[in-house]
Amino acid sequence: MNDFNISALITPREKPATPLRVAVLGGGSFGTAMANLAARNGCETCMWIRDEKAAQDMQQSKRNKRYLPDFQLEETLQFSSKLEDVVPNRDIILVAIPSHSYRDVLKQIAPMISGQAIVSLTKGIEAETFCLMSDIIQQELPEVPFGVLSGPNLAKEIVANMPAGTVIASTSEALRNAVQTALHSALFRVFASSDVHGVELGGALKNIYAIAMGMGAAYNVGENTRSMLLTRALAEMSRFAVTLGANPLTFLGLSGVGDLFATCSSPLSRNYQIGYALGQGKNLEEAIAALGQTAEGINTIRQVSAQSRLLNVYMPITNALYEVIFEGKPPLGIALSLMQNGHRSDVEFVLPHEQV
Ligand SMILES: NC(=O)C1=CN([C@@H]2O[C@H](COP(=O)(O)OP(=O)(O)OC[C@H]3O[C@@H](n4cnc5c(N)ncnc54)[C@H](O)[C@@H]3O)[C@@H](O)[C@H]2O)C=CC1
Ligand SMILES: O=C(CO)COP(=O)(O)O
Repeated sequence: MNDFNISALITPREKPATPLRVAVLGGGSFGTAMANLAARNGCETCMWIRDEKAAQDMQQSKRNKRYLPDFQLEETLQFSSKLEDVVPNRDIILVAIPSHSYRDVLKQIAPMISGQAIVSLTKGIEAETFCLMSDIIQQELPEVPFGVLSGPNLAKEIVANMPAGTVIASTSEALRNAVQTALHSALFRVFASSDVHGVELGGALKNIYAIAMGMGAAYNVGENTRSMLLTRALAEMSRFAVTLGANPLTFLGLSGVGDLFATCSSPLSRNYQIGYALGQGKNLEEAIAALGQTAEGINTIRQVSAQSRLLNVYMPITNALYEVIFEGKPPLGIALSLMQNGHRSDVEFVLPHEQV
């Protein structure tokens, strides 16, 4: 079978006369994937990696040997372990730090911020505060233009030049345009939205259901079951997000159903891998240790389960997962009780539950 290799047909872009200056904070797989795209588009791009040895090695080899060992990165991409070399005098700062350390890193860069725009790449929720990354940006860096980037963007597929699309969400048109200029190409289409929380919640919440789908794969569930789970997941996540002020239509886009589908279908997803390991009988600690990378969904299940009870939002799948993972309830018994739930509306924005 032929590979779908359209990258071979693309002529490299000319370097723009006044290239955008882009910083990427975080040396994991997604930060690297986005930094590589920006560098390829002619942006002056530098990544911040906190570990000095790793930064030096990446600067010399132009490879991320820990997270993306099979891929040669752009020759022009720069690396540094010093925030003061990376953050000042930039147009855009892309932040790809896991949610548990996000606020800490923003506090470190706050004294270096003048006119830079901040864009979150992180798909998580802060433990204890229930802040999304855009909330943390506004709290730690008030007055700074900000946005979030989210979509079906498995990092390994992007660095392998497989076509993908994403969404930049911001209320600032100038910021949306700048991010499109930095990242958009024939291999990576960057669509726009103004629903920041909706786009961000799509990216964070789908990790919950990727864990459920990974477990389902370990149990060999059928396609009908997978489709039902995926669609009810979409109903549940949009219900929750709308309660927090998001537009339900956002969930029809790439950052909603698009990312849900990609992450719930792909063994490349770390959250799916965690679910698969749990379904095979590993405990949570073993599953996390075997992964060795960020899987935001575990913390997200905890946060969203608690928040759904506080806000009285019906989240049966999330709460079922919480019971299986954190309370040791039997997965099959919990799945049966989910199936025994009463009659509900298919799309509650069309037919409200009260009328069923
Ligand atoms: N990998 C993917 O396919 C995608 C990931 N994301 C999101 O991007 C975010 C980052 O994920 P990845 O890059 O995949 O993670 P990763 O697990 O590949 O790497 C995390 C990186 O963050 C660094 N880090 C952790 N704590 C830090 C701290 N306190 N200070 C400085 N650096 C720190 C680690 O050293 C590592 O380089 C996550 O929220 C994830 O949901 C979003 C889209 C796709
Ligand atoms: O968000 C992702 C793809 O869009 C990556 O998902 P994981 O964090 O589960 O790998």
